Amino acid sequence: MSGVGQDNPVTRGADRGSEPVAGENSRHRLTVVSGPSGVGKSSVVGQLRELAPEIYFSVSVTTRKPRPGEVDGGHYHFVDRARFDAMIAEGSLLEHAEFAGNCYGTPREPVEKALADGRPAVLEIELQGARQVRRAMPEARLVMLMPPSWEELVGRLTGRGTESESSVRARLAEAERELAAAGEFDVRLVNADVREAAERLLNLITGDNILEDSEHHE
Ligand SMILES: Nc1nc2c(ncn2[C@@H]2O[C@H](COP(=O)(O)OP(=O)(O)O)[C@@H](O)[C@H]2O)c(=O)[nH]1
Ligand SMILES: Nc1ncnc2c1ncn2[C@@H]1O[C@H](COP(=O)(O)OP(=O)(O)O)[C@@H](O)[C@H]1O
Repeated sequence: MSGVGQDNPVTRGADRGSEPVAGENSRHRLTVVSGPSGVGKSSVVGQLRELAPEIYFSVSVTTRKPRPGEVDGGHYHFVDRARFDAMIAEGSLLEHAEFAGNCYGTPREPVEKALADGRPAVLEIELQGARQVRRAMPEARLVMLMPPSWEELVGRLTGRGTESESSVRARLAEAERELAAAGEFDVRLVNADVREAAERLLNLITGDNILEDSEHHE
């Protein structure tokens, strides 16, 4: 356990109950992970993927150009704007949004199939998409990953070394908006340590956790 995370590891927002998620009639089988760019969403979700291969992880479509090392069909399906717009027109995206000059969307069919098969599903998406999921699927649980501090967030985003100066600026402007909306989320989870945050997320998803009980407030 990291000391930083213990001060405020998980703060619950509007509580939606604590019944198990993996069960047949679970209300929480769909989990949305949001949070400002650079907070560590990809790192934590990547760790969760290793911990829990039974979970379905949505692969989004995006018009953003691949970063070095990103593989098409891996973290994203990389598409052009025409294809993206066609997917919206066909109704094949569960939600979609524009972020820092690029378009992102969640293919609907694989998520619905996973949920129909009784598998927990995880979407890693930004705020506008999270709001759309809340409207379309109110039973989804919304988790916001939070940085230990603003300075740490800036340090992680710039330290990643993937963004131009203008891209960092655009992402930090979005980050202020995202953090201001933290209260809309069911759970706020501070990412002080990747492994610990992934384990906490897994506990939330599988439901067999002490956190849910100990931090359950009506
Ligand atoms: N609404 C929505 N947002 C997405 C989707 N896929 C990724 N995002 C979000 O888009 C934002 C930008 O992602 P990305 O370009 O990979 O940059 P990064 O967050 O800086 O690594 C992040 O907040 C992602 O969570 C999606 O399918 N829908
Ligand atoms: N808990 C953490 N402590 C320190 N560095 C972290 C932590 N989580 C992520 N990072 C680093 O911060 C940077 C941004 O993480 P990333 O997962 O790409 O964020 P996001 O997907 O939210 O944009 C990466 O360089 C990553 O290695």
